[in-house]
Amino acid sequence: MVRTAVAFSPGHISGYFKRVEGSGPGSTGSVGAGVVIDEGVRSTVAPAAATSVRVVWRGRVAAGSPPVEYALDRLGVAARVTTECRLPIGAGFGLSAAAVLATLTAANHLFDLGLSADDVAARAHEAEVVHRTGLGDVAASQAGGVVCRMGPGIHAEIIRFYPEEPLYAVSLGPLPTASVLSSPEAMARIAAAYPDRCPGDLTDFCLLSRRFAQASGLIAPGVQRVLAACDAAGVPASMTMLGNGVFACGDAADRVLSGFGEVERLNVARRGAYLIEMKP
Ligand SMILES: Nc1ncnc2c1ncn2[C@@H]1O[C@H](COP(=O)(O)OP(=O)(O)O)[C@@H](O)[C@H]1O
Ligand SMILES: CC(C)(COP(=O)(O)O)[C@@H](O)C(=O)O
Repeated sequence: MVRTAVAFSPGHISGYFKRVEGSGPGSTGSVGAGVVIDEGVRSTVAPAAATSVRVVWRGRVAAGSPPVEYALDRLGVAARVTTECRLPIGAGFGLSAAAVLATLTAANHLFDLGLSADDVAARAHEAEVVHRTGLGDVAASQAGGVVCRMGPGIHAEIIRFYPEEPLYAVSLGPLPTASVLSSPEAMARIAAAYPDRCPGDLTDFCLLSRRFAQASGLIAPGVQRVLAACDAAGVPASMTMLGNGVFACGDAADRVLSGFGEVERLNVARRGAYLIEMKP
């Protein structure tokens, strides 16, 4: 039987953020607030002569993941990787970061690399920044909670709190993160819209995120229609950064969002990436 390691990393919905430019990938990232969610990516890793990644989403299989391949290459290992997730990819659920974190967590055990959790996160963060697939998702998904990141990178001061209430989300489709992060105009509007404080609770997080989304100019018409329905029902809601989707909180959120697609009920994660099992 081939030796395999399986690990999981939670995803992360970013509500508001601002890019912070450092001297290299380690000190480059974002400040902002988001929610680490109990849904994410499960990665199964086995040794191989050359690296290959299979991405499985609800039974459909795609090949390749540049940030995951990059992170393994930098470690000097080659592996056959299968990532599996239920949430849609590219829709603002931080799944690129979760895929890299889960894969490196599994690879660390599989190849006895002796990396600390910080080493794993630092390498995952570098892969994200280099590929423009995320800025703050790895820092967030190192642990659980509603997070407020006060600096860039994985060693920044991060405030976390753990509400019991769920968050609801609906996805209207992908929005490639790299396309937004590569646009100087979008980054300038985002910086100007940034609310310079941390949320006090989940409702406050939704309200601050909404103010940011509106001022950032990132909201597409489809997302705006969902937000208008949430407004009419008094449901605090905003856009999943960076995806064509909406998250909302409160008891009526599920009902309002169900008019626009399949509603995801997401709990606030209690922990970050972890090893599930080693076989044999
Ligand atoms: N589940 C996954 N498994 C492997 N790679 C992934 C996964 N999700 C995202 N990625 C990688 O990240 C890219 C998309 O990045 P991004 O738009 O930031 O997605 P997200 O918003 O889900 O984090 C994909 O093209 C792929 O290379
Ligand atoms: C918003 C984003 C830059 C991207 O998030 P995603 O599209 O989920 O990869 C995130 O990493 C952040 O810094 O807050």
